[in-house]
Amino acid sequence: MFEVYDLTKVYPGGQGIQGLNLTVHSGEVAALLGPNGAGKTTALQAMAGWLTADRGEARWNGASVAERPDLTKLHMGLMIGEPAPYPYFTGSDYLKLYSKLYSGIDEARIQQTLELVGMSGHQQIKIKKYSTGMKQRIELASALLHRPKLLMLDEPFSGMDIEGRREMTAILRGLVTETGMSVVISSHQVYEIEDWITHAYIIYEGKHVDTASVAQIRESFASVEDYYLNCTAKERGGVA
Ligand SMILES: Nc1ncnc2c1ncn2[C@@H]1O[C@H](COP(=O)(O)OP(=O)(O)OP(=O)(O)O)[C@@H](O)[C@H]1O
Repeated sequence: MFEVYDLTKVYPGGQGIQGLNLTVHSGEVAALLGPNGAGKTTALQAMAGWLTADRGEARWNGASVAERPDLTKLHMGLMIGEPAPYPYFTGSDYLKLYSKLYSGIDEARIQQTLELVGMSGHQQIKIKKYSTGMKQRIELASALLHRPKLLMLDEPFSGMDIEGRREMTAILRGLVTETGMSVVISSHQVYEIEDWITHAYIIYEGKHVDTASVAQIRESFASVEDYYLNCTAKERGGVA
């Protein structure tokens, strides 16, 4: 189980994330939803231990992620930041480089993972020739290489076409169902992910302002997007 208590990281300019509380059990998909600049990436970076929190903490099965960076490496797959940042590597080289971080990742695992994300046929091409969507696929492969128990994804579909997004969503949904992997995903395009998330966390102007399970949301709203718009309208002080 992954738990986050009162996680707060405020940059010198005053922006960042404050008071994030989140719990993800095996097989759950938590979405951080918020407008541009709301603090979603900061929240993910702080959850993964990349940023030192000012207050609060993230815990993996009760152990502090800040105190135990090995927990992030062993149990989490991260897709945060620029995908596949080595232009002169081939996709295959990139995954081989990643595999060195772990013991027991062999060529068969690399090939399985390339197959999973639909990149087998492109693995010998240099990353500089990849489209944005292809870079995202290879980055997803690197995050999945060690078969993490928790996947953290920051806007993973932003450069993908509709077909690619559907395909990736189906792959991730399959992994969640078959392996019990949990996911924390950020997006400002709610409709892209609303059919496979289990919980929504609304982030607005650097604050965690609301949380609901999708089951709860469906009792009162036609869609997660409607729930999201209701929350953000309230924050703006408008009529929801
Ligand atoms: N290193 C930094 N130093 C100072 N301010 C920062 C830093 N990184 C981000 N910010 C600011 O913090 C706020 C939150 O940024 P963040 O990237 O976390 O938001 P986001 O919700 O992920 O946005 P987007 O949807 O556009 O990716 C923004 O106003 C951003 O300009």
